[in-house]
Amino acid sequence: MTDLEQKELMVQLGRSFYERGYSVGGAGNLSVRLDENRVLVTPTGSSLGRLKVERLSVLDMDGNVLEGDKPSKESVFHLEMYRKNPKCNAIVHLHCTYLTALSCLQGLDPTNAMKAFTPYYVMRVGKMQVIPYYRPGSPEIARELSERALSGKAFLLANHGVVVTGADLLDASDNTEELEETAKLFFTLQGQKIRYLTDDEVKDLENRGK
Ligand SMILES: O=C(CO)COP(=O)(O)O
Repeated sequence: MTDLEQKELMVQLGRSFYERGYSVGGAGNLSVRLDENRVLVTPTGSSLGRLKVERLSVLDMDGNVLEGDKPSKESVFHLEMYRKNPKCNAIVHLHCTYLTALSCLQGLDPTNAMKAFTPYYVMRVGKMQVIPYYRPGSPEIARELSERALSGKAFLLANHGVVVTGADLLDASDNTEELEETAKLFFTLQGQKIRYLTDDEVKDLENRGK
């Protein structure tokens, strides 16, 4: 894809997230690797519903701004994950309702915040590690994500939101939507007895991929 096509896709996905209530106000940020030296990121404070192609930020891998507005304050962790994992080509960070509600619960398993009860959760994401709470934009989030960047695709930031990676922007978006839907089901099922997938059922799905 050309830079312009990536920018147009980012604007379109941001608007779609916003219109469907996945993001509100100025929360959330998106990024995609343009090539080995450059990353496209949403500007800080921008509503995902009103992104503009010409204002999107282009950064080099050291965080220098090459084009556009001041980048997201979370661009530090985005860059860190791209540096660490060559297979990560896009990142979605949202404060979407159900995953953020989950991130506020006490006693989450830090190795996997949601035990699998649907196959697509396993096929698309597998597991969701929990990053302890740090102030949004803090370097500690980047450090914690960097340590785990090779060991998962989705990370729940305690009391904050979710970070989801993908092979490209569409893949990262689909992974995020699947996760948010799974969290919605999790809360819908509260008070009911959930049949979780067995270890064998999870292994079978992991071996097949999506
Ligand atoms: O979601 C956000 C912080 O976690 C929004 O920050 P930015 O507006 O700087 O991207």
